This record gives sequence, structure tokens and C-alpha cells, in this order.
Amino acid sequence: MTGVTILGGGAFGTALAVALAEVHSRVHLWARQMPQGREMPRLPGVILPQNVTVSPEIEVFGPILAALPMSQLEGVLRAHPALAAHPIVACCKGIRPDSGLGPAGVITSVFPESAPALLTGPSFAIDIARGLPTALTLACADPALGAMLQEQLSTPRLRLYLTTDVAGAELGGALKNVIAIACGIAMGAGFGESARAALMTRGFAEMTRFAVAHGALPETLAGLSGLGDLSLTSSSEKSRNFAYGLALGRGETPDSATTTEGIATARACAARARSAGIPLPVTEATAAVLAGEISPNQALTQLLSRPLTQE
Ligand SMILES: NC(=O)C1=CN([C@@H]2O[C@H](COP(=O)(O)OP(=O)(O)OC[C@H]3O[C@@H](n4cnc5c(N)ncnc54)[C@H](O)[C@@H]3O)[C@@H](O)[C@H]2O)C=CC1
Ligand SMILES: O=C(CO)COP(=O)(O)O
Repeated sequence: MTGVTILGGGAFGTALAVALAEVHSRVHLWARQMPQGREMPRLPGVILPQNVTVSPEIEVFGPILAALPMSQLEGVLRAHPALAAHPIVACCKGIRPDSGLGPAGVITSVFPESAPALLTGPSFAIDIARGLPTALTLACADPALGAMLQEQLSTPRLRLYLTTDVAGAELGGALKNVIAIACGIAMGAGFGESARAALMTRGFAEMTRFAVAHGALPETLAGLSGLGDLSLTSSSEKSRNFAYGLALGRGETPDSATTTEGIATARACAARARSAGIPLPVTEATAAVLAGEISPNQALTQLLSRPLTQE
């Protein structure tokens, strides 16, 4: 009898529960909102298998997957100190504006003795829940724990690649959301697909520059958790970050009720890069548009009027 516990009954927690129910006898989904019938409100149309239990009380079976918004991770861990005794895999993407910490860093800051892991990469919740083939990165600094989690969390259609580069996986997953917002803005403002390709490519250069300056390996950024997720998120309206930018670019009011992790991350990264002297022009322009300081057209002018340089 094997099991996993998932914290967060949103779209991603629900999708992971459905996928992992295929390979575990028991999956416990800790959620604030209960299912209607066997459907969770954030992922309608997806039926929870019978071996998934949903409850507002945390019950621990095997590793814990934290599929919560980045802003909520620290508070939930602090409220449940008993979780410190179990392996915790963060499934969120972002950087905290106050501390600059990513999800694994948040886990370590709350539970200093833990060896946190991170599950990240290109995957829309609905694709995973439908059983479509997906490949993700599992990052853990402890190779033995990482290998165990890789075995426990892989399924026949959810293929996990292992790395010990936690910083690279954290920053790739966080920064791609900012570039996805930038791409959405560009498409919404009518700048065209060539402009989007330029933003993705120069954005990827920024992601790599920032991450390497924070101890990441460039090859991690070129993998699923960086380039892979950037490709998915910057080119699909299924992405909330891309959709948010698209609305902004069109001059519409974006849906602020969605979990759009790139907003806080843009602010956090732009501020940190500025104080560290790391040039991140796309990220800075995106943060300024998100803050309402400049329009998409002003951001474009700002980017195009930078001195000509080497690629
Ligand atoms: N939806 C997707 O396709 C993917 C999402 N992710 C990441 O997963 C994380 C969660 O995103 P989603 O599940 O999509 O968001 P969501 O907006 O669908 O759901 C968030 C869930 O967290 C719950 N929640 C919020 N605060 C809470 C608290 N204090 N205590 C308990 N539960 C709380 C909400 O009730 C909601 O069910 C994000 O960091 C996101 O970037 C990663 C890959 C794919
Ligand atoms: O991270 C995701 C896909 O890998 C989901 O993207 P959004 O959070 O923009 O919807």
C-alpha cells in the first residue's frame, strides 16, 4: 500500500491527484473547497478516482506535494509544523517579493532540517488530468531522496527527469512566467509573432543570466524547467500568465482572480536584478507595465531604443 499527500485542491493539485492515483493505492488531497460530486471546482470536468480522498484535514501518506500558490506556501507550512518530518515536494512557481526565496527556499526557511524537492516544468493541469504525456523536472539537492521521489512520483504518462540543481529549476519555473506575461502583452498589443519570438529568446537569455548569477547551471535553464516551460507558457492562451498579458496588451482588464504567479515574480526579480547590476530589460519593462507605470507601447520603445549590442 503506497500513498501521497497533496496540499492544495486547485487545478494543479487536482491534476496531480488524478495522475498519481494511477500508481498509488491512496492519494489524499488537502483542500479548502470540497468536491461537488467527484469534481473539484478549479478543474471542472475531471472526475476524481475513488482512491483519492479530499478533506480539509491533512493526513500524511508518503511524500507531500505542495501544490499551493507561492504566496500561501510559507503560511501553510508554518501552520502545520508536523509536516517537517516528511519529504516535501514544492509544485509552485515563483519568487517571494519580500525575501526573494523560491519554493524550495521557502521550505528550508520554515523547516531548516528538510531537504526540499521541486516538481516543475511544462504541464498544464488539464493535460496531466486527461492523462496526456508530460515530462517534468524533479529537483532535489539530496540525490538519494531525489531518486526515491522520482520513482514514487512518475507514472506511465508522467515522466520525471532528475536534477540536483534546485536553484536552476526554481528560477526557470519562476522567471518563465514573467516572459510569458511579456509575450501575452506583445500579442495583445498587436506587435506580432516575430516580436514574440524575439521576446522569448531574449527573455530566455535573461532567465539564464539571472539564474546563473544565483548559482544555477545553464543546462538546467535549457531543460524542461526553463526553456521547456517557457515554450509552453509563452505560446498558449491556456496559460494564465500569457492570458493576463494578452488582456493587458489589448487594453482590457485582466482577470485578477486567477493564480498569475508572474506578477509578484516580475516585481521581485526586477528589484533584485537592479540592485545586483544584472541587466534584465524585458523583465524590468514587464514589471513596469504590470505596475501601470508605462504602457505596452512605451515598453516597446524602451526595449527597441537600447544601445545595439552583441547577441
Ligand atoms: N494550473 C497549472 O496548469 C499549473 C500550476 N502550477 C503551479 O501550481 C501552483 C498552484 O496553482 P494552481 O493549482 O493552478 O492554482 P489554483 O488557483 O487553481 O488553485 C490554488 C488552490 O490553492 C488553494 N489555497 C490557496 N490558499 C490556500 C491556503 N492558505 N490553504 C489551503 N489552500 C489554499 C485554493 O483554495 C485553490 O484551491 C502555482 O504555483 C502554479 O504556478 C504548476 C504547473 C501547472
Ligand atoms: O506553469 C504552467 C505550465 O507549465 C501553467 O502556466 P500558468 O500558471 O501561466 O497557467
